[in-house]
Amino acid sequence: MLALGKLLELTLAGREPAEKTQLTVEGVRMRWLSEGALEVRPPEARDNGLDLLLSAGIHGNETAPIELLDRLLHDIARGDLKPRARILFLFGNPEAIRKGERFVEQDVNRLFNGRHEQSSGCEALRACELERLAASFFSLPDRQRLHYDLHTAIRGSKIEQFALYPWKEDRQHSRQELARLRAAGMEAVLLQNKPSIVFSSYTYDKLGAEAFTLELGKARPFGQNDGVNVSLLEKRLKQIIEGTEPELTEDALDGLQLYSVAREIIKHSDSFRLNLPADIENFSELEVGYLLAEDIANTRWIIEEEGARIIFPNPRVKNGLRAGILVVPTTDANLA
Ligand SMILES: O=C(O)CCC(=O)N[C@@H](CCC(=O)O)C(=O)O
Ligand SMILES: [Zn+2]
Repeated sequence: MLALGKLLELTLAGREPAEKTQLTVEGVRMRWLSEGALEVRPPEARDNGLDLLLSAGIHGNETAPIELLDRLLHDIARGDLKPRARILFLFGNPEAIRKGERFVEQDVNRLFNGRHEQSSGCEALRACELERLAASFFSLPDRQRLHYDLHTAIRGSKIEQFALYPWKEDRQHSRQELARLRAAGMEAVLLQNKPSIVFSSYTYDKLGAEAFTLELGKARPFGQNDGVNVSLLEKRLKQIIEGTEPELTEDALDGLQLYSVAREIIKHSDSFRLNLPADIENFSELEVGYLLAEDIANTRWIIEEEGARIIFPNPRVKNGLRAGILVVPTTDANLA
């Protein structure tokens, strides 16, 4: 296997490769760009016009997606997977991956869309670099742009695998992309309804990519991911990479649950209290009238929405950040 196929090993060791560019026997060019960043380019005659950004390890302890990208890269470097798409592989937060922690100083996934400019430290620098790498990758005209930012969650979930679909004014969510997600094993999609500061929102909003955060199960250390079943996603990604995706049929959206955001719970102060059991699962339903959270100045978050469910509850986030999302099922999504 070509040495550049071992991007994860290089990243874990904090090493630069001796050779920055390598060619597989099929003429696929692999180019190391920076720590945890590798571009794969098919021979021109085989290029099908898709630019695919695959990122994982934006949170350093979310290892199942990192292992998935590592397998895809090995297959490409061995010549077992023959790309027709141009691909950018990114391991988001190398320092946090080495430490096995969600982040070192601050959550890198709260520093996009310019937020890093108001901050400092290793994660702010990395968010800036990730924006630059993504912008440069998606700078070629007349190509399809697709970004999957792969994650696992802190807690278990009543819906194991789901996607978050960013929002931009006057841009409709794509039925075709939802069908693709369904085929990749996603059981639900949360349609966002306002701008955000996460990586997929940046590539969706600023770079015109179809972009998603994918949640694939519960976060565990390297080598302990048997409980995270990514087989459908892995199969689909291989088809996307090789340009062999089967046509999506009329019923392709059947069974996909759509949710919209009712409210984001923002932690304003150290007095913030979240009234949920520590082991509550994502997508747990909350009854109307339930006192979900309290904060300074008698702020009270009381459930008003029928069928509301909570995802990503986390009272330990920094003040000013999202401490959970209240979502509701939706049937009237405006899809293109
Ligand atoms: O389990 C949790 O609480 C967080 C899991 C996670 O890292 N989710 C992403 C979602 C990004 C998005 O909103 O698209 C995150 O919180 O950064
Ligand atoms: Zn994550």
